Amino acid sequence: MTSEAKLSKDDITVVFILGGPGSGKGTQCAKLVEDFGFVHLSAGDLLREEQQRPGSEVGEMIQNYIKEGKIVPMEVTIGLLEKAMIDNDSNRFLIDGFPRKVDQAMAFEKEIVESSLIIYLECSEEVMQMRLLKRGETSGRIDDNVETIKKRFKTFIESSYPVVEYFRKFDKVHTIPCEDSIDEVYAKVKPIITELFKQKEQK
Ligand SMILES: Nc1ncnc2c1ncn2[C@@H]1O[C@H](COP(=O)(O)OP(=O)(O)O)[C@@H](O)[C@H]1O
Ligand SMILES: O=c1ccn([C@@H]2O[C@H](COP(=O)(O)OP(=O)(O)O)[C@@H](O)[C@H]2O)c(=O)[nH]1
Ligand SMILES: [Mg+2]
Repeated sequence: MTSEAKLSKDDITVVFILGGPGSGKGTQCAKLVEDFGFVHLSAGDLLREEQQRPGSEVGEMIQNYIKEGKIVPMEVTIGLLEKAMIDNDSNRFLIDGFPRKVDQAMAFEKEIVESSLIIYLECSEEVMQMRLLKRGETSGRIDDNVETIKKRFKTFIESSYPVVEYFRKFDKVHTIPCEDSIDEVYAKVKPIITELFKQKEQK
């Protein structure tokens, strides 16, 4: 027997935006926020905020995981996401860069709410690396360097891409090639979300 998720996906729309590091998740989310009024929760941003919060008991641990391109234990990330969802009091959430492992996907959907769909931004490592190194010139991020980028790619292939395959079984994944310009990519992303809300309105 499976226990029910706490919230219903009829009441709360959660869209997961997945893709390798540098595929453009944050960039596409910013555009979706403008058009659809989502609250955008980047798991990476939430972890970086927690890492910098004075007095955080997990700050140093988060920093070590990020520097090594490894996945922070899910209790921490799910806790931060859940708090952000409660604090923001919306019924539309874009969750960017999470889940990063299949067990995280299962835990989130069981404990919080089932996702409505997944957008997977598909990108070659070559393009992602180029974007990340460029971003690294100004981001100040401890993980936008060649050495950590290699580790992030490995983690993505071994642990995070299987999340996309997991959701494919439920027919929930929309795969979008994302090597074109930001606007060209968005022209493919936007209709998917328009259709999602159209279907929800008809319910
Ligand atoms: N379609 C695109 N074409 C060129 N550059 C892009 C595109 N999408 C994003 N970028 C740039 O690539 C970098 C990584 O994008 P970002 O949205 O931060 O990716 P992610 O959140 O997946 O790591 C940023 O500097 C961003 O401005
Ligand atoms: O659910 C998450 C999201 C991020 N991270 C960590 O935070 C880093 C940066 O994630 P972010 O999504 O910000 O990077 P991006 O994919 O956008 O480059 C990752 O490499 C992981 O170390 C994590 O452990 N769990
Ligand atoms: Mg990002």
